[in-house]
Amino acid sequence: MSAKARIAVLVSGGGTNLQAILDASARGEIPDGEVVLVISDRSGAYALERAQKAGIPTMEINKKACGGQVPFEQQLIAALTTNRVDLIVLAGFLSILTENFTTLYTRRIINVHPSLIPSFCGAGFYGLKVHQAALDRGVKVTGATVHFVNEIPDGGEIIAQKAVDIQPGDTPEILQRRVMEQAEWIILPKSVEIISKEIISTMKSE
Ligand SMILES: Nc1nc2c(c(=O)[nH]1)N[C@@H](CN(C=O)c1ccc(C(=O)N[C@@H](CCC(=O)O)C(=O)O)cc1)CN2
Ligand SMILES: NCC(=O)N[C@@H]1O[C@H](COP(=O)([O-])[O-])[C@@H](O)[C@H]1O
Repeated sequence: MSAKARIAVLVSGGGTNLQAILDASARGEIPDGEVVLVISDRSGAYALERAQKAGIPTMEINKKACGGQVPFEQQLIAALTTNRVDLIVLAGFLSILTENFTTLYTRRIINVHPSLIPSFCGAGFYGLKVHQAALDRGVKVTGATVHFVNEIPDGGEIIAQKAVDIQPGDTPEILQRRVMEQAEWIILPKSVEIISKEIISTMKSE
């Protein structure tokens, strides 16, 4: 059986992006990667239920309860190390990771953002806020971006993007759904497979 990249998915909310990864994997579209752990930074994340239904181990590392971002990351690193994780995927994950953490995993963390970076991104731009900003600016096209994660929120090297038309009468909720269905859920699984394959290739050459 060929080696696979061991993937941990970090979540905060409903897990629609996680579900897109799990569904793609079930269709055989991520042959070089395997989700081995799903971790939430807060309580009540339905994403963990999605993972449990798929038989994937989960952890809640409650950032507030454990004392903030630094102790959260200390526990996160321990879990990632214990589980021999090769690739970290941020999927609706809403905590900004520190430079101390991101430099431990250079080119080993990817994120999906619901806009065409560099538009409508960075601190304060998440969830419906992103789509509200696009509508407020009056842009005619938006979309989604998958990028490597560094210390700058949404500042890492871009891996993939996919554009989506904004239509008259769009609300943030309508636009969010279209961006998820027509962009995020397409480029995220593909990017997970591409980076997983790169990691496996690198491991074989070492
Ligand atoms: N170091 C990095 N950390 C994170 C990145 C990144 O690129 N570098 N991506 C984000 C995901 N994200 C957009 O794609 C994003 C998430 C959250 C925020 C934000 O402003 N968060 C609020 C807190 C919200 C909450 O905890 O409920 C904040 O920090 O004030 C911006 C962008 C994940 N981490
Ligand atoms: N900056 C990151 C960000 O805004 N992510 C966004 O959070 C929503 C819920 O994700 P989920 O259903 O996967 O939890 C999704 O629309 C995703 O694009």
